[in-house]
Parts: sequence; structure tokens; C-alpha cells
Amino acid sequence: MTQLLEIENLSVRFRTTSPLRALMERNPDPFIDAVCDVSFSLQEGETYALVGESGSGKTTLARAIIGLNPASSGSIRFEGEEITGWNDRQMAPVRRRMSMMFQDPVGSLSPRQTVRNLITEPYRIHDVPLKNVDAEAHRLLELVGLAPEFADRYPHQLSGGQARRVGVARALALNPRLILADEPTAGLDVSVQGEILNVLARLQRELNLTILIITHNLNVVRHISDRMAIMYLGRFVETGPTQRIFDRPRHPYTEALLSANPTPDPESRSARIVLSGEIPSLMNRPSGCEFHPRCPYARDLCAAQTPELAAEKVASGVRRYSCHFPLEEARPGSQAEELADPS
Ligand SMILES: Nc1ncnc2c1ncn2[C@@H]1O[C@H](COP(=O)(O)OP(=O)(O)OP(=O)(O)O)[C@@H](O)[C@H]1O
Repeated sequence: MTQLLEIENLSVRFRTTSPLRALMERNPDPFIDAVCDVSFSLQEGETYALVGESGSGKTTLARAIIGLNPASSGSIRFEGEEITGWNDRQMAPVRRRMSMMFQDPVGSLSPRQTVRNLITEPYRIHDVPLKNVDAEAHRLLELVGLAPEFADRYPHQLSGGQARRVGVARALALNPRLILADEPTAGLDVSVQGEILNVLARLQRELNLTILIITHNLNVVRHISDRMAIMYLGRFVETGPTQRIFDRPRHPYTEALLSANPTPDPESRSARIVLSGEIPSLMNRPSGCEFHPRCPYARDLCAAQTPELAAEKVASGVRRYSCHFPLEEARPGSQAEELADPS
């Protein structure tokens, strides 16, 4: 598989908008690291999910990849080219090759434009001549399973699921290789969520697209992604093959997130772990392991020392986690699988 995107030690720092809050939080440095020392890569044709509670830095990371938030340190390579720090003019050709589906596509669709104009607008924005606008609009609509008649509709004439499909069609204009999909199913009924996920999965297969999906919804992650990363306070705390993480989380935060997820399968239902305390402020990060104040298993070392991101080879890839006392792998069947690992 070809490596499409490579992120190394990426951080994104913002000046906090509230000096008063900085004072109240006893933080003399009015900056927050919304993304903190993140490394990962995307292989061509895979779907990678970013998961984490609200404010954990998922959108900031995606915006940094497409050059909308400047990186404060680290590196971003796309198709083998270093694009860190590039300005809008330099990023323009890159943004034809990667496109972002923003949250709330209905709100972001201009109400006065027809679907035809909306989905072919990227060609005009990027000054790419289009011989036959109608033909391209129909091609894009067909890709997302909408009839050609939808080209003449306006956003208010679309259902939530149709608007989401239009958002996907627009993201596919210019034939990008990477789609950054921010909460593509948020606010939809479960059955419509399933339809959108099936559209994305089909496109990923048919067009060999690479998809970075951002979501709160663990059922979405399980359904669609090959690999996943769990973010906490801007950091990756666990990454690896999705199925493996769902089967056997190693980080206590992952375990808690998964336990809070409603699953239809009674076999895989575990007791819900309720985390104590609030998510800490980015202006006042806890010492050592930043999850320790909420961790049910924390010991003295956790407050004193930051854990490394340990790597572990598993049959389906590599899994990483940052925890001094990771959860045991020892569950029924695990030994047999470990022995079969090619590590
Ligand atoms: N432009 C900005 N200036 C200052 N702070 C920002 C800016 N953009 C984001 N942040 C802060 O960065 C942190 C991470 O936000 P981000 O939106 O990336 O989180 P998220 O995980 O995507 O959350 P959600 O799931 O709610 O979208 C938050 O504390 C947010 O307030």
C-alpha cells in the first residue's frame, strides 16, 4: 500500500481568546495546544477514524492537515511532499487532491444555489475548466446515489440524508484522493446514518479513496474504519486496528469510551465505566499522564511521569497506547491469537 499522508509530531497551538479565563486558570501563558505531538500515517485506500470527546482536537487536526490551521510544530507530508506551513496559494493544488466535508453540510450549503452549482463549485473555486457542467453534476450525483433531477433542487428541498449526499458529491468534485469527513453522520436518524456510511464505504472501494473520518459515534467507527485513533486533550492515547481496539482496549480511557457505547450485541456488552470528574482544561493540563485524575486505575506513578506511546505488534497491524499500566490482554482466546502474530 502507498503512504498518502504522513503526520509527525504535529502540534497546533492557539492563543486563548479569553485572557480572563487564562488568569482564572492561573495560566500565565495564554496559549493552548489543541493538538499535541500527534504522529500517524494514512495508507492509500484506507479509512481511519479519529475519536474523542468534544474539544479533544479532532477538527483542529483535520483543519491543520488541509492547511486551515497552521501547525506550530511537526510535519505534514502529503503524496510525499512536505506541505507544513504552506500558504493558501501553495495549498491550492493540494486542496484539489484532498477535500474536507465540514460539519453541518445543510447549514454550509448556500440556500440560493441549485445542487448543480453547489456540487460543481469546487471547479470554479480552483479555476478548473469544466466543459459540461450538467454531465459532471450528473456524474457526481450518481456517485452518491441521487437521480439527475436533484441537480435542479435547492438545499431546502432536500432531506437531511439527501443534503449529506450532496455534501459528499461536492467533496468528490475534482477527484480528490483524500477526504476529511468531519462528523458525516451527525444529526441523522440511525437508518439514514447507515445509508451515508454505505455510500462512503462504496466510494472508498470503487474510487480507492482514503478517508479520515471524525466522529463521536463509535458504531460509525466500528462500521467503517480500518484503523482508529483515540484523542484526549489533543493527544493520541491509543491507536491501532479498529477491530482489535474494540475487542481489547489497552488504554483505560478507550475502555471507558467503549463501555459507554450502546451496542446491539449483548455478548460484547460490558459494564459501563463512569469516569469521575470533568475533562480538564487545555489551559491547565494535569501532570504526568493527563488522564490520571479521571482514571479508575491510576497509581502514584501516573501523576508523576508522562507515559511513552508504546508500540505493540498485533496480527492486524501495530497498536500504540500511552499508559503506565495498560489493561491486560489476557482474555479468552487472546493467547492463541498472540501466538499466531507474525511479530
Ligand atoms: N481558532 C481557535 N482559537 C482558539 N481555540 C480554538 C480554535 N479552534 C479550536 N479551538 C479550541 O481547541 C480545542 C479543540 O477543538 P476541536 O474543535 O478541534 O475539538 P473537537 O474534538 O473537534 O470537538 P467537537 O467534537 O466538539 O467538534 C477546543 O478547546 C477549542 O475550543
